[in-house]
Amino acid sequence: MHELPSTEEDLGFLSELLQSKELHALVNVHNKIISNGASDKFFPMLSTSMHVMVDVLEVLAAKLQVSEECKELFYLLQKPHVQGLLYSHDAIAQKDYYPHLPEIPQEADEDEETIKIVQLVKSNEPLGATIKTDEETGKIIIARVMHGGAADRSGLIHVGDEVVEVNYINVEGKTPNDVLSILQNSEGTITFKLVPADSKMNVRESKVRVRAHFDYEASNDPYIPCKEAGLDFRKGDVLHIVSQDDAYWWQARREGDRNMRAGLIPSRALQERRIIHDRTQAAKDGDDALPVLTCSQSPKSPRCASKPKTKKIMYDTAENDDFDREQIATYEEVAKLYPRPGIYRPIVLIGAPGVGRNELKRRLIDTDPDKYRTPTPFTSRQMKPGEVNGKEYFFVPREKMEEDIEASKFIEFGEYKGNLYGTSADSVKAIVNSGHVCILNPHYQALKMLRTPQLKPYIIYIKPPPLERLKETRNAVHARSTFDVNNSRGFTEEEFNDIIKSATRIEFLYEHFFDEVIVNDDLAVAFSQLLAAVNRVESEPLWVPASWVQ
Ligand SMILES: Nc1ncnc2c1ncn2[C@@H]1O[C@H](COP(=O)(O)OP(=O)(O)OP(=O)(O)O)[C@@H](O)[C@H]1O
Repeated sequence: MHELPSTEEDLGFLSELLQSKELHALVNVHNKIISNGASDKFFPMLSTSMHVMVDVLEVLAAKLQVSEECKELFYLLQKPHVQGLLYSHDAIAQKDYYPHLPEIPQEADEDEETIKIVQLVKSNEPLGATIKTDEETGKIIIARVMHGGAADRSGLIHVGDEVVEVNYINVEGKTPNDVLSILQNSEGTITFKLVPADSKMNVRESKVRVRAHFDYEASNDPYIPCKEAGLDFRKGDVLHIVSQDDAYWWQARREGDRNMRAGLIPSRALQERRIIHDRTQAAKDGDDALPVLTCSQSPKSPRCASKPKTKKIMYDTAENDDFDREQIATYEEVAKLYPRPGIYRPIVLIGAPGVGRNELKRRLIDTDPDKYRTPTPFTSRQMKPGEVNGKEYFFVPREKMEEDIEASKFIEFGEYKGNLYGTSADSVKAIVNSGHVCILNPHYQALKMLRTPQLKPYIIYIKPPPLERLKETRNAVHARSTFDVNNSRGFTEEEFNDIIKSATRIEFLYEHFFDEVIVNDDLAVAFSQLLAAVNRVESEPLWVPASWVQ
């Protein structure tokens, strides 16, 4: 008796096959033919109709001028479906529909080393396998089989197989480079003689998708074992990781890429090591890769030393609170989040103070104030005459606000003229739960509190255009600097510079959190991009951190 398939994958395939409609239909057809044959009701007159057809075609070819009918029959008999019909007729007449199984070897010597001969036709496509010298035995073995490549698709070459011959040339004692040149010099069919690995690594294709947080170019990587096998990608690309068997080199495909062959990419562990190495090196060389803002450059407190009316945001009092400064962004596991009717993801506009987040938010809310809402901030200051609690602000005692800040109930908070101001996480949740689209433009350090599986925000980074364009566009419309509402006036040179510096810093620290980047150059263009993004979030499945979907 044959051994049953041992792997879960084989069993799964077999069970699926046995239950498939197609197989059942085939068995029915088979049974019908057998039972009809048994009743002798239908039987074929001959089993060589193909031969007869060829004979008829020969006769007709000589008589095409005789009549139109001859001509028509001549063409009809050459039609593929007519020939297919006759071919099937003959196959059935010859009872050629039983599967041909190979003979079971009676006396296979169990100790005898199994050798497999694999023939592959050489094409422009690479073989999709790498070889190496086994450290212990010195033999040439298959080191890696790229998922979806020619070797993988053949199903005959596996990791660990020992290469004995290539095109009948014994490779014993040869180096991988020698073998490579044999392969390069061969044409047509390539024949491998292989000793199969003891345990075939039947790796099931993984379903992991990651978003890359760095650019990768295999041709510039001195450490990749095989440059041709590398997969290039850009920051932000979503990659399908098909194998993580190797600690240093994963196999991946770019999501949505039609090319079925996977490529090598550095594993998370390897990439983290490289980044740490680069940073240590940069620190040794005295480079300061991280743009650090001094007090006067700091956004939100540009006039902290000289002016008394300072709007001081607490976050900036401790810049080393940047929670992910030490985090090394390599790959983030992602999954698709499908839009849920009536529950909208909050839209978070992040950017340098003054870049135009308020302007964009205001324009968006104006398009449909019933749909788009922004949370009412809290303050510890006294209510002024004419103000309504819950309209401009929620007015709460200072102690209560301090308590809530301590309990991390605020996504952002700050102090201005001795009073506290802040936005609570609960007010964001309340907007989401009431079926509205929550629009936020918090300080960038609030991302820490906002980017949670509960809120699932869509983060749009509002990027300033290059300095010259920034000045040109803002000056053209006499844009007002809103750093300090009481002293609203045109942007100063220093403030324009601060926007660019602050943007560089935000990008350095938080880029891996951005779902989208909109350059606020021409306001109308930036706004139409924002509208398109908001519509996309409502209607399309989008990639989010995998933990948000589980
Ligand atoms: N693309 C643009 N072209 C010209 N002016 C712009 C553009 N975008 C914004 N502005 C103007 O720039 C000024 C600052 O914008 P806005 O108040 O929206 O910035 P902000 O990022 O919200 O800053 P803050 O956090 O200080 O409030 C406003 O007067 C706004 O109208």
